Amino acid sequence: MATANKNLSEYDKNTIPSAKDFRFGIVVSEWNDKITEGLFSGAEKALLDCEAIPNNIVRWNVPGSFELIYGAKRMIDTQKLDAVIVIGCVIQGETKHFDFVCEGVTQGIKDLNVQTDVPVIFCVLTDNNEQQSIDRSGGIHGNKGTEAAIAALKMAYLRQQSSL
Ligand SMILES: Nc1c(NC[C@H](O)[C@H](O)[C@H](O)CO)[nH]c(=O)[nH]c1=O
Ligand SMILES: CC(=O)[C@@H](O)COP(=O)(O)O
Repeated sequence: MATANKNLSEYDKNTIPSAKDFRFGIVVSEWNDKITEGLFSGAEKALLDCEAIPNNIVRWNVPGSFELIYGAKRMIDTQKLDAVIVIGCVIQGETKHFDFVCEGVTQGIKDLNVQTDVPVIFCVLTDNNEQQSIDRSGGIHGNKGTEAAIAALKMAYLRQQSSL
């Protein structure tokens, strides 16, 4: 199902555990910050709506999406967290750099999910143009940050239940 056929902001609290017992990390890229701030707002609001305690949401900024990898790894190594969300917005420019950044971030975040015990949620827009990013960070298609927050909560719960 393409994003165009679903609203990224929709969730049913009856199917989601409470976030009150979990600590979340959010690493935010400063590239395209109008977009990434919108994604962060969606993620933070959703976590608080699901009973997360404000002091249990740790936010760090990094320069660009490629640095999300190091930022998430460092956060996992130094903070006691139940899940991490990485937030970025990569928009196609004139060159192939888009391809390398997107692939590098995707592989790096995948590696963290394999190599660490903390789930890392991929909230990185990889869009053809800015309008697509606007549409997915609180626009007509909803907010991918909201979607990422719900995914982080569900994965934190799975991690907790699988540890018992
Ligand atoms: N063009 C975009 C970038 N590029 C910067 C890289 O992410 C990285 O910070 C740089 O290569 C130094 O290592 N980053 C984005 O997040 N979004 C873009 O559209
Ligand atoms: C994703 C990028 O790095 C890209 O936006 C940079 O733009 P350009 O390819 O025109 O240098």
